[in-house]
Amino acid sequence: MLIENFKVNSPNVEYENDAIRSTYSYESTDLTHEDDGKWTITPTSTEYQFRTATQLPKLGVMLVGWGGNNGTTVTAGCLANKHGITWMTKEGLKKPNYWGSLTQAATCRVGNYRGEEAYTPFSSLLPMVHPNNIVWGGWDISGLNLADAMERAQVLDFELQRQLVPYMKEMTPLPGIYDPDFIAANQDTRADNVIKGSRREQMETIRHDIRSFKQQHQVDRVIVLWTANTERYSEVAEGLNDTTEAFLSSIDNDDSEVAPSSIYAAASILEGVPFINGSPQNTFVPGLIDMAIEKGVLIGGDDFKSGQTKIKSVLVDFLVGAGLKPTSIVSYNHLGNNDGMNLSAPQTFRSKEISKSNVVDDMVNSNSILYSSGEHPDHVVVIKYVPYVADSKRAMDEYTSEIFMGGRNTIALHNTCEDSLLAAPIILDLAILTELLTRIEVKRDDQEDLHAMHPVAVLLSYLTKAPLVPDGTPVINALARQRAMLENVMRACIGLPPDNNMMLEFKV
Ligand SMILES: NC(=O)c1ccc[n+]([C@@H]2O[C@H](COP(=O)([O-])OP(=O)(O)OC[C@H]3O[C@@H](n4cnc5c(N)ncnc54)[C@H](O)[C@@H]3O)[C@@H](O)[C@H]2O)c1
Ligand SMILES: O=P([O-])([O-])O[C@@H]1[C@@H](O)[C@H](O)[C@@H](O)[C@H](O)[C@@H]1O
Repeated sequence: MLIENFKVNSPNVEYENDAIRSTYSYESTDLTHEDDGKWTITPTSTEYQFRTATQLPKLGVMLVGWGGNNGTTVTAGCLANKHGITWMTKEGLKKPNYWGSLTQAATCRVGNYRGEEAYTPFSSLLPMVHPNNIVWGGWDISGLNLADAMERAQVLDFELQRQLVPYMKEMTPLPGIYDPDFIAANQDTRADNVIKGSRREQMETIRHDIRSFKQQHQVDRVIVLWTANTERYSEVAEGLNDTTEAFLSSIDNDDSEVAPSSIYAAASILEGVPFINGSPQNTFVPGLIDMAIEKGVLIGGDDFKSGQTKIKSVLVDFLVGAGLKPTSIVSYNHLGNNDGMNLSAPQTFRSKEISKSNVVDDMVNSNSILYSSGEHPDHVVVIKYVPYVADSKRAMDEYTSEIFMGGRNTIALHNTCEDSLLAAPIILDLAILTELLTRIEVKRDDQEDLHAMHPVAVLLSYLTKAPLVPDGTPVINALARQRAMLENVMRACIGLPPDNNMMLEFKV
């Protein structure tokens, strides 16, 4: 059964006019290692206070790469849902939906009612912005209006596109920051809508654009999200970008090693606007992370986790968790969209190869019975550009594992990922959850005042291939753990414990 409206009945939860307050006992463990090699595990309980402001803002989302396949698809999808646009296909009438979005189409268990399992929509856990109400905007180095860009993307059925043209033809991306040194040379023909000037002038232009967008659309909050092309990695060096001062000095010196994505991010942070990186490049150089922390501005990333990697973060977790030993993982895919064309350059492919390869590290490191120190599966990532398949990416994977008594198991997968139809809901969730996180304050029982969570938004990990985490925080890639982390923090905000799956009431 689905429960959509509920209140939590607990002395630890208080519903105020403009906020929900909760007191939460965080159960964990403390490990001690004695000289004689013995370990002691001590259960701990720490009290936290949460406060979630419940007043929803009018939210504006500015996409970098708005005219791309993902940008046009997420905009079109929200317009179709908002205006109830249906369309006829050979399989019959299609209706708009938000499937693939955790916040809009997923549920979580809240208990059992008279023997029936009860679930609630993710979006019912805490007040969050509805995607129909998001105001979209952004930048693109291609000046095509959103209707023409949607046609160029070749993602959505024509009957749907035709009805969306009136809503999208007046939407025109703002000029973007173009630096051919950071993306594939084949993108040059697209770059007809660019901001001229130095890096400092470009950053100030982006800052002005954010302020103008906010004013023009009368939005209360803005989030900037990168869904532009994958850049090559930036060099990280002392005096270049290792501190906030060095990074800002490099911008003032117009240093060629400062990437466009880092300039957009810096402009957003300086405007107090969260910046989310949907691509794999190292936008967040150390100096930029420090700046976000100093200013308390939320940042998150990297690289949407949409298809092949999402499956990998489930399958390897299952295998290792079942005591089976993956020894060879080969992930091949081909795609024919502009992202694929951009990734055909070695330097941009390398950024993607890194984010797609590191995703199994935490699962392998979780089981030293199977893997000795430093041992890991062979892991190969291949991406090929095949124009004919367009956005309908084909992923082919082979997982070979060692099993009982010298046996071998091989799993072969073919996965037609439809890149943008899987990425668009992830963009929605990143924007909606980012906005929600900015309304949550927390304090531990030994702290004086409520404060925002750490600006590096680890809670967005479920949505990214290479989760950006604060120094010292373990990187978790196992999808189930990432989802549980997000769900359980949201449950704590309304005083609900994690769903422990014990179901003792049916065993005793
Ligand atoms: N399933 C997915 O689609 C998926 C999953 C993970 C990551 N990504 C990443 O998302 C990004 C977008 O994917 P896509 O399929 O929409 O690609 P796309 O090429 O269709 O769109 C990217 C857009 O960004 C624009 N652009 C490039 N550099 C820019 C800049 N500096 N400023 C402003 N605009 C710029 C391009 O003109 C283009 O319109 C890529 O980096 C891709 O690797 C996509
Ligand atoms: O998320 P995922 O499906 O593992 O990874 C995808 C890659 O396989 C694909 O080549 C690329 O075009 C997408 O941007 C995305 O990164």
